[in-house]
Amino acid sequence: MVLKIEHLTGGYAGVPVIKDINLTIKSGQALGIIGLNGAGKSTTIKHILGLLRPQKGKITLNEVSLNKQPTAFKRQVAYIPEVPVLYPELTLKEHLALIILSYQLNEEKAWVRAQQLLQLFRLEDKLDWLPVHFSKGMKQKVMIVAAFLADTDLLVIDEPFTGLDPLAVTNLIDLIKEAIATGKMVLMSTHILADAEQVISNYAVLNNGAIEVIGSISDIRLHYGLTATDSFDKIYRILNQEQRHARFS
Ligand SMILES: Nc1ncnc2c1ncn2[C@@H]1O[C@H](COP(=O)(O)OP(=O)(O)OP(=O)(O)O)[C@@H](O)[C@H]1O
Repeated sequence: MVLKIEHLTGGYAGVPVIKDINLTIKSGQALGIIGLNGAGKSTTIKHILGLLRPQKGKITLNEVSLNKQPTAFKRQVAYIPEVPVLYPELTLKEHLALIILSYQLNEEKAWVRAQQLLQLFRLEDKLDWLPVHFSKGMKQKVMIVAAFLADTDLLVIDEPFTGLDPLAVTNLIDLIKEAIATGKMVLMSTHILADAEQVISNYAVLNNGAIEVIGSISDIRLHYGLTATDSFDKIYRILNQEQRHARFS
């Protein structure tokens, strides 16, 4: 299994936002995308999900091209968005049934898995609830349950930790660890590095739409000259200084 992004340049309505992005994620690997607000993390994710059309470059998953075989590509990708997207008229059970149908899962096995996931996130007695009855965190948990139920080769997660209670964060981290251990690929955008560090060891730092550095936590610490006592978060201050310097020079 492999996700390859090659020379991806893209953005919105002809305005380039991300420039010449190259990255590869192999089976059992997780990559974090980090960077300041507006760096291009969500835009990169939207391209990988096929929601935006690239101006240049290509994206393939297990050699299936997003451009040439979008349906086959998308069937191998599950997405946990930053803001939950639910159908107001569908119950939790109907949302899960939709996942089972659209990802062509074995129904019997999928409902067993759904029960496990629902119990983990304390949603097992809410199958008949409509989204209007869910709190913000509960909606997020529904998106997590749906994504892990889909059991795809690639899991794309956009800023997952905000709004979840600490128990749910731990459960999500455990599920991501389990996915990686079973050979899945994970791409996660996040600002909460302390949580991300528990599960992700490789990062791409986006700055102004381009990858500034990609590698292990120690590669990145070295790149930004962090000392042993500096927290990983310090790179945000350095990126901010770089941008200020670029603006005023
Ligand atoms: N729908 C849109 N139309 C036009 N420009 C957009 C749109 N969405 C985002 N942008 C621009 O694209 C750039 C990158 O935005 P993006 O949302 O990818 O950043 P991000 O790294 O995900 O930021 P954040 O950490 O705030 O979520 C920004 O300059 C933003 O203004």
